[in-house]
Amino acid sequence: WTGSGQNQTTSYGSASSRSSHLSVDEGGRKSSHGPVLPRAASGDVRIARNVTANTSIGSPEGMGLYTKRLETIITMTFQIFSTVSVSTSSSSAHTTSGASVIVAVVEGRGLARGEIGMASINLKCPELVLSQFADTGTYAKVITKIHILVPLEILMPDTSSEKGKGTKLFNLITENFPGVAFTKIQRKYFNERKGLEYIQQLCAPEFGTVLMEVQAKYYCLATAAALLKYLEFIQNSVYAAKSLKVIFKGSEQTAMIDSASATNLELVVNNRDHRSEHTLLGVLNHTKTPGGARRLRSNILEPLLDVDTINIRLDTIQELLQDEELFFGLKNAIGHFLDIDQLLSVLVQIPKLETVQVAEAKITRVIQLKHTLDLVPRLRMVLTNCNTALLKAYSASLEDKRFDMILEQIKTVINDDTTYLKGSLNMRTQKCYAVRPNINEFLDIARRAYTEIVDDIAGLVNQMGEKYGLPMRTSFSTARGFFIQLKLEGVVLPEGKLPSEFIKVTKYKNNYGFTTADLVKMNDRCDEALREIFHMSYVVICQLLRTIHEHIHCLYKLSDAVSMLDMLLSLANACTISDYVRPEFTDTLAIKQGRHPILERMSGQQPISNNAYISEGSNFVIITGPNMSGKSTYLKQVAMCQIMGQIGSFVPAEYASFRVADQIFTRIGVDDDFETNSSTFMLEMKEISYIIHNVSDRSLIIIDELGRGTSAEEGIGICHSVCEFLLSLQAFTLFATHFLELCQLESLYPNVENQHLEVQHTRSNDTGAESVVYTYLLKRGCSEDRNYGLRAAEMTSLPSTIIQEAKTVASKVSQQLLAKHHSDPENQRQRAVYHLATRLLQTARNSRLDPDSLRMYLKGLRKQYEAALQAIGQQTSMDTEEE
Ligand SMILES: Nc1ncnc2c1ncn2[C@@H]1O[C@H](COP(=O)(O)OP(=O)(O)OP(=O)(O)O)[C@@H](O)[C@H]1O
Repeated sequence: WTGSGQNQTTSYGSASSRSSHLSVDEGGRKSSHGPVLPRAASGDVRIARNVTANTSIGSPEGMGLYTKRLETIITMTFQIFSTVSVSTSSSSAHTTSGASVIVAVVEGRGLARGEIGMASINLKCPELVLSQFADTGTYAKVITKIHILVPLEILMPDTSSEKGKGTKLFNLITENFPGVAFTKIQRKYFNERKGLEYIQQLCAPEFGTVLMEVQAKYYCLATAAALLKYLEFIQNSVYAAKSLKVIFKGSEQTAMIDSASATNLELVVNNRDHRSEHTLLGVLNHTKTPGGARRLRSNILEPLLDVDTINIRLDTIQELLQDEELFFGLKNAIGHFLDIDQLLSVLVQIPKLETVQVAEAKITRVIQLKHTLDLVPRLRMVLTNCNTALLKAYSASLEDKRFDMILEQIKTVINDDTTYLKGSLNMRTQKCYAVRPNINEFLDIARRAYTEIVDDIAGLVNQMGEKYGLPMRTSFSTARGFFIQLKLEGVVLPEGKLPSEFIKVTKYKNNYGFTTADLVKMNDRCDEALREIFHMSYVVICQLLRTIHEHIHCLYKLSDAVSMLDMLLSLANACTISDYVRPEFTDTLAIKQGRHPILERMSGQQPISNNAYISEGSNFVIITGPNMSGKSTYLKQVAMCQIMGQIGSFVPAEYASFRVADQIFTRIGVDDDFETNSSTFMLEMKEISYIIHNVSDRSLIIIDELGRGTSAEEGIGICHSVCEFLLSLQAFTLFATHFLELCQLESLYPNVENQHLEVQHTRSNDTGAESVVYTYLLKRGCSEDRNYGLRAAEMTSLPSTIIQEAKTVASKVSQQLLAKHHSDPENQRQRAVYHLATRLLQTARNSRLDPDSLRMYLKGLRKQYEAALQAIGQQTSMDTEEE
């Protein structure tokens, strides 16, 4: 990107004639002139109508004259459409994927390395999101944030990769987002001073406080400058002054869930089938508006940290569940709203290029704006008697006088009965008759012309039907315009085929679609008349927008209210489908009879429920159990319940209490694959090292089957050392493993607890064959089912001699391993010291003992410690009671 704007193309003739042709500057920044409709254009319409009225359609003279008069306009229109296709082609590849966010990233240099600035904007929502934060060497935060945004394009300064050598951040981003367009922009555009100027100029007054937050945050300002400049270039439009919502999002307000964890937990995408709704989002999503769905998705990926905000949401859901009238009233009111963000996005943009498409889109947006504002009184009424804080706040925000004021102004220009409708023909008609009559005399004439052409088309089709004795209908599609439809049922075609004057024939099931040369010409006239109508309506609408522009920012409030209410209704809806409970927030994770939310929805029947308990004193739970006993399901269930709780949702349990987690990490084993075993192992190691580098004392960690990608000996070793590291933290950890040796940790560390998923073995009286019953019940202690891999093998057709031999070898290896580990004096000494240290720490933290009891307790500890050291022949150094 050079920034020179060389790809920009002109339409409506020369660039100099453009400004007088259609004036679109609602913000009034460039032009103060009112829009002037060129005389020639309006004259054309009148002549065209005269020609049509006096000349039979299809007659060579009539069409010749008509075509001549319109030739110039048609050529111009063709130019317009080809221009549009050129200017949008660069983004067409992406629009199919649904992504619409462009994000700019920059990293500080020198001493400021690791300081990240980010700015992003959704092309469908006029919200500029800025952030600046210090990241770790793994760049976990920036990668996670970009993942959540699902960007269409990433912008970075050209200095992040020079002479083929990229910075670490550059390489990580390009590796992590291989399918995303990546654009390098000259460093000079990352200019913090320009960024601040842009924000001062574009930020809507309602969000002005953001300036105080960001004015000393140079990196996010720099990215804002580059991003906005780039947008101007690719969109060929600028944002109107004081029109953008600008927010600053630090990384402190939300919990971090890295992208691998979000994938493992199937939060928003199902790993096996990307279209499947078997995800947490699928379970909770009953939203009615695109904004509500977006909000739910982003909340699931970034749950809240602030307990007060979570509780305010929970209060709202509770009220919705208790007040049926409110619940259904709101649901009905919300369901009619369109995508307000997208609506705003078009309203606040000033196109640099004025095309028929731009004109048509603006008319549609004004109709949508009217439709949206028409819905406000109903929403207001539903919220009148609500009781909880959030609903009251939204109710108050809807009292904003600007909603009624804008609607009144719109109604002076737009017909009362103009409304947003589904279907292209319906909308075409709405747009055509949107502007009230008697506002522009030429517009009224053009509309009469349009109506007559449409009537003529209907007459032509009738004539055709009578001529051939066939039941023909007039149909319409955006691609074909008006065409003829013929249902074949019970119809006998003359000579067994369609008459030759019918052209462009398509056949779908029992229906023929076709047109005729005359109809094609009439369609062209129809389109031409419409273009004139849109053109003139656009001029009127631009004038209207200029008068209401400064007030439309109340729509940001409305968008916020509608999307949040939609999300909360959706969460309340989920509670009506299944039995969910309101969670509490304490220092303990305690779930009574919790269920896996997706499993519950998938199976249609209640899965087996289980408890979970993790507290400061017992913050490391080891879970064992045979294959298929439900370990992974249980781990994911706990993590999902935690996430649900932190977005302010009720959870699938009888009781639930959570400690707010600032980060949620998962390492969940992939299925064994011998071909990729080495890479599986590397992936495991990468994931675990990521956790170790980023974990904090308030994290929730879920680890499933670590060390599977290597030999048992190495696997146990790795698990042991990882456990010992995590045990030194106060993070809550659930660790599922096949290595029963790890259960020994419970006797060494006071904060470890063993749990297992129970299975029952039954032997058939007839055949003597053993079968396993999975109860999916979580029980205290370590699994007694040793060698369950071998048990599983037993159920296959492997010869019994091989199984027997395998059992003998496995038991010897396991004994040797344990003996080796436990007989190592250094290991033993470390464990004794660690045991003492953790007990002391715990006592210091939790103790409410009186001094005498405390003294007794500490003496007991000292004795245990001395005994442990003596057992391995080490000298004790604790000689006096004081020590
Ligand atoms: N609580 C439950 N209630 C009902 N069905 C369950 C429950 N937990 C698990 N299941 C069923 O058992 C299957 C196996 O569960 P899961 O994959 O969690 O076992 P696992 O112990 O992790 O197995 P492996 O060790 O082989 O990975 C799941 O697909 C699910 O259908």
